[in-house]
Amino acid sequence: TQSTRPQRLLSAVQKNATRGDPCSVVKAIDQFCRSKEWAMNVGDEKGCILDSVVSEVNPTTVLELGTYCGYSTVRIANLLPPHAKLITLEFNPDFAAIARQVIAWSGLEEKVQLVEGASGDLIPKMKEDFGVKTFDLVFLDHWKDRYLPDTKLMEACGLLRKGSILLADNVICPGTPDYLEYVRSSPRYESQYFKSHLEYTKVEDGLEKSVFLG
Ligand SMILES: Nc1ncnc2c1ncn2[C@@H]1O[C@H](/C=C/CNC(=O)c2cc([N+](=O)[O-])cc(O)c2O)[C@@H](O)[C@H]1O
Ligand SMILES: [Mg+2]
Repeated sequence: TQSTRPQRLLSAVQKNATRGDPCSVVKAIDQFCRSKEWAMNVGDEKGCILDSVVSEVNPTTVLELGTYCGYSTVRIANLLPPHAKLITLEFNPDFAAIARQVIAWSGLEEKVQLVEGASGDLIPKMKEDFGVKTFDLVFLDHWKDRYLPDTKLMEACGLLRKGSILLADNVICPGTPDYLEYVRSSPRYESQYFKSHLEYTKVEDGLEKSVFLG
């Protein structure tokens, strides 16, 4: 049977990256996506912006929406302080299975809790079932039409505190117009656009960083 792109991406990691070395896992995926097959990872250029925001926030609790193959999961987890936790949500079981192996290869399983399911169902369970108070950082990278409803859901569930940071991928390409309008016009957010390029291409894209003001 034909392999899938995530399976081929995982094989490239197992072949080219060193077990327990997160940076080599990130490099192996970027090399695979540049030289073999494009895949919708945040990538190296936007990944550097992600890294700088994670380092600046130095979060204890992080939520990632849309694990896919675990590329940004590994990038974020690699920068977390000891005892910090990253919860990442993925509803496609095949992608989740690949991501678990990518995360395991990087040696960062201790810092990552991958939960299979839809964000709309899981966000309301974060406090009770996952012992979360509030998130210091949320990375949005799932279906683009879910960014706004899930942000409103996180607000409603009391998962954001004064100073919580939302970092959203693809606000230009493929684009998240309703989300962008909301965080840029709402008095409850202070937003900043980081201009970049769509992963592995010259097409414009960027990340929007929004601070929840409470
Ligand atoms: N509600 C939900 N709960 C849990 N998991 C969910 C979810 N909605 C989607 N997902 C998962 O998140 C990933 C989707 C990403 C969409 N990105 C994209 O569509 C995307 C597209 C391009 N592009 O086309 O150039 C570039 C990019 O960087 C992109 O992130 C998939 O793994 C999917 O299974
Ligand atoms: Mg993306």
